[in-house]
Amino acid sequence: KQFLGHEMLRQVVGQMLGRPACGCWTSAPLARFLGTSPRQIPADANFYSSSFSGTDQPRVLITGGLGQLGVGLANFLRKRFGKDNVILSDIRKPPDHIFHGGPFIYSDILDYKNLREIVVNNRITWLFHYSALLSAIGEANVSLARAVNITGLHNVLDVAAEHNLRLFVPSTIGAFGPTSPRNPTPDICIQRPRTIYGVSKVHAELMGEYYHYRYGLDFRCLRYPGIISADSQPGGGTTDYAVQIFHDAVKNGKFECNLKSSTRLPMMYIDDCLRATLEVMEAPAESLSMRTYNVNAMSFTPEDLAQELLKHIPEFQITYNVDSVRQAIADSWPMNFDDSNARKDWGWKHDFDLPELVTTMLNFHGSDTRVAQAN
Ligand SMILES: NC(=O)c1ccc[n+]([C@@H]2O[C@H](COP(=O)([O-])OP(=O)(O)OC[C@H]3O[C@@H](n4cnc5c(N)ncnc54)[C@H](O)[C@@H]3O)[C@@H](O)[C@H]2O)c1
Ligand SMILES: C[C@@H](O)[C@H](N)C(=O)O
Repeated sequence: KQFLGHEMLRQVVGQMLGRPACGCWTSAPLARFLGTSPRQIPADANFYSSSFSGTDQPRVLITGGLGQLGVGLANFLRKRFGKDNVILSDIRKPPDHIFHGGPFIYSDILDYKNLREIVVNNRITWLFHYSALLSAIGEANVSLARAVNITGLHNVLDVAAEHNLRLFVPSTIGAFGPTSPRNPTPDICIQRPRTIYGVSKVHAELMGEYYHYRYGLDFRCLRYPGIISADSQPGGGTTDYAVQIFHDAVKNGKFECNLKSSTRLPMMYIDDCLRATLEVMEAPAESLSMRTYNVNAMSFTPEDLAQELLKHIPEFQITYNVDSVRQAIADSWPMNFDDSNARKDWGWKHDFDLPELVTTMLNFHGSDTRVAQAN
């Protein structure tokens, strides 16, 4: 309802001022015209305070920040830009340690006005748009995935264009489909994904690039592989098994995998993912020959991962109970990613291959388990 109101307002104002109804405003007068909420500071005050703050640090907002990747990104960026310059947001209630770890704010990306208010009131200059429904959960709830992943993206694009933000939107290996080359998958090739998640990510890539060329939006996008993290849970994706396996291996010495043993997918350790994200955001604009890049690290099957785990946990056992929905998705995705453009343009280089990944994950879970046992 609120979004429809916002849409109508954009169309009316667009007609009044002879601008496109898409809502991609870049002019100060229009921003001022729209900044009528009593809770908003005026656009001019925003201009003065950010221009004369004496600091070049970005002011960062992360949407969907309580998922698998957002808290890690906030911690990473806070080390670089200062705790108070990085605001986490989500529609969920944060646990105590996250709430007290730095600024947190409620933000539903489907509420355009609220999003704009946050950007204006906090003088945001960089936005990392992490809200999404991932591949498997998206198939279970297509209409919500369509709203969050597509309508939400439209709101974020408009706010970013209106307020001249640098915008990062993650895409995924899931933006490719069964007709894409799979081994390896280059940046530019056929993209015909068969999930709502993949379709929404291709849409995000194309809309971001369109806003860049049409309105000058500083849009930057990486296609992440499946991301593996130790201290956060995955949110309903096809690559989730590669996170869960570590928890179960350390806790129970066994794991039931929902993909076939031979399913090869590109994967990346979270530290590499977060570093790639910051590096592409900091890359000089002139070094970017594209606005959407593949980034790669390693590629393995459940069997490869189990073999590596066996080197550390000799009693480890893996069994297979295939989930047909996830398996069909995985079978349509890249097996290997070609990220030569990222390596050439802005110097991307991963640190973690499979052996380092397994050692690092087991070290984390091992110490975690020991702490739990001691308590
Ligand atoms: N984790 C991966 O392996 C991976 C790989 C490729 C790309 N990505 C992308 O990275 C981003 C972050 O991934 P993640 O794994 O942290 O996802 P996640 O599913 O763990 O978290 C997504 C967050 O979005 C929030 N959200 C849902 N609806 C919202 C709304 N209306 N308004 C605001 N927030 C809302 C959820 O509460 C959740 O905390 C996503 O865009 C995802 O597509 C992730
Ligand atoms: C690959 C990625 O986009 C996510 N982990 C998923 O499986 O849906």
